Amino acid sequence: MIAGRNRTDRTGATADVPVLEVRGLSARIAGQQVVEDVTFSVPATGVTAVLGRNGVGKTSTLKAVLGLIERRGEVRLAGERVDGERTDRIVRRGVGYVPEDREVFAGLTVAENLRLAERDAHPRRELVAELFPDLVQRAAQRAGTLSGGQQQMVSLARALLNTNRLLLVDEPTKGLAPRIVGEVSDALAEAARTVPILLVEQNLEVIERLAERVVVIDAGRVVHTGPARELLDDPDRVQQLLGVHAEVDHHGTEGAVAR
Ligand SMILES: Nc1ncnc2c1ncn2[C@@H]1O[C@H](COP(=O)(O)OP(=O)(O)OP(=O)(O)O)[C@@H](O)[C@H]1O
Repeated sequence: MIAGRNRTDRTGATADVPVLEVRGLSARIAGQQVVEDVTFSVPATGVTAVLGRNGVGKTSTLKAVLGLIERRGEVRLAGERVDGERTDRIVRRGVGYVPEDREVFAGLTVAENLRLAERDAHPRRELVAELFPDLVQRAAQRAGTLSGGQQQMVSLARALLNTNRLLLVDEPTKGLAPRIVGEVSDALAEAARTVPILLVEQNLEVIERLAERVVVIDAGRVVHTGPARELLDDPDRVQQLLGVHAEVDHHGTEGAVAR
């Protein structure tokens, strides 16, 4: 189960099976339809971004894929149906999840947080140490005393310790200072070289840097899918779909955050 096994190139389409296929996915929370007939697929390489205004159902879509909320519809992982399976089983099939609220164990040290996340017989400690040298320095520090950015690194590191087929990463840069957004983006860019990522993100500068493809959600439904470049190059479409006026330049020096 090697991630990116059927990779062709970093940018390009591959004729191989998508790592994730979602078809007609619907989910309700507290009687409210939060995901409605959602269909999209995630290729076996690179970053696919899920975009949309606040509260449109992006997080719920990830949770429905993982079976964390009750759902209907088809979910295929590397071609195999998993929608009938429980979350723990889906995770063991190789789906890493980095939730929006980071969920580190505040009372445990960084090292203990990482150790608890190890699922594989041979966890990728060297990769994690290479990607997050700051965490090595802070191994003995309690995770609850870390900054938001450092906690995000712990959360990402926990997912990267295991060899996954796919990572689901939910708003990793939310609430972080611009410099830290850059560091988290760097880590994600490195991670994406080893595993395909489905990334919920509101910061268009981060999308510009990381994502090859986008899936835009509005009111629980998919309203647009396509290459990230194509959308970002069309400010009117960005305004229409995301409600922001975005001029993301090609050097990534400007950005806009969908709200
Ligand atoms: N636990 C819950 N109880 C009730 N309603 C919920 C719950 N979680 C989400 N919702 C509702 O479901 C809808 C979709 O929420 P979701 O978090 O999936 O959206 P989102 O696009 O990820 O938003 P955000 O960008 O704010 O994180 C919203 O209307 C939200 O209020």
